Amino acid sequence: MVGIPPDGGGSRWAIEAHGLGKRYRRRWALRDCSFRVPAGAVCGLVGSNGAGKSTLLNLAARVTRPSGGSLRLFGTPVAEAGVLARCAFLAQDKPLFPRFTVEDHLRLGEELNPRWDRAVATRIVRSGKVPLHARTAALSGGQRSRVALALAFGKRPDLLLLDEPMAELDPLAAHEIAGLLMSEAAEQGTTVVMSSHQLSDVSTMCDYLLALADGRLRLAGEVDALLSAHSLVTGARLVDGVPPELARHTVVESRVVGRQFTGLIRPDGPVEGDWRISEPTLEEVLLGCLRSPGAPPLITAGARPDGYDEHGTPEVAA
Ligand SMILES: Nc1ncnc2c1ncn2[C@@H]1O[C@H](COP(=O)(O)OP(=O)(O)OP(=O)(O)O)[C@@H](O)[C@H]1O
Repeated sequence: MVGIPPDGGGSRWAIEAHGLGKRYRRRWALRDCSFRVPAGAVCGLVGSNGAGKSTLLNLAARVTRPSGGSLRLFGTPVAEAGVLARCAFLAQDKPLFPRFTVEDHLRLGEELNPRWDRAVATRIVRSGKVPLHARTAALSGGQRSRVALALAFGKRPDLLLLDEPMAELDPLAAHEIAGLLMSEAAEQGTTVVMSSHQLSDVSTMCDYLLALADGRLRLAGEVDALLSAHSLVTGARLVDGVPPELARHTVVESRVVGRQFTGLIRPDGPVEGDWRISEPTLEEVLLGCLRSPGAPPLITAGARPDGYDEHGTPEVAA
């Protein structure tokens, strides 16, 4: 459940971005992103290759600086000293020292982090039966991920930023690491932002979502609110195109196969006509929205910063 961590966190919002952007030379990797993520959320970050997911995580972890807009973590600008002590970042390549043993890594974690929790880190390593005296170069991919996660959780971060933590893991290890991640995050009240290409992982683990396409935010908000904002509409239709009775709603995506019309819509009031209406799965919403660059973005009421509308655009004062 989305909530506030035990220490109050200084702000309800673990992350708040206003018009955030990052440009590499002439190309925007991330552009005009305005959203917030509540403290305590487990947030999935999705989008196709090159959509800007790592860029967003790198900005939050201060690996790189924004070219525009602002970013606050727990109410404090990300550029301010001290804010990073509350975050742990696990980059895609899960950097570990190959010649160091697991024990060496745990000792290093202890020496470098004033809030180090040896019990948590050791528990995570031991529960995977990872040998403490093994060099990390000799570990399997799943074991290395576990050690990297142990180091991240041992920091006792309020915000854990994970770039594809489950990539390269076999299904069994991925399932195990997912369970570990969720139980540790729930126990410690950690806010997690996790990029992933596995929509099924995101559906089972996350209660909050950010979806990017081409550096733009397409969806942001609580999974429940995003699901209930969409409907799947199916019914008989002989000609192509959107039926006139659906035109008053936002049609995200539609297709006609044979005589069957299927549309993913954001209803604006009751849907008229002889249609079967059902709630889509999260995968259907994500795929529909990411496949349809022409459909407007949706930032739920809970995810939009004050002064922004449902499309993430600044509201113009009347
Ligand atoms: N250091 C960099 N210099 C120049 N361009 C970069 C740099 N880092 C990222 N980019 C570009 O920014 C865009 C977004 O990249 P990013 O790595 O954030 O995407 P991503 O969603 O994480 O992709 P993937 O799923 O493939 O990891 C891409 O077009 C990428 O080529």
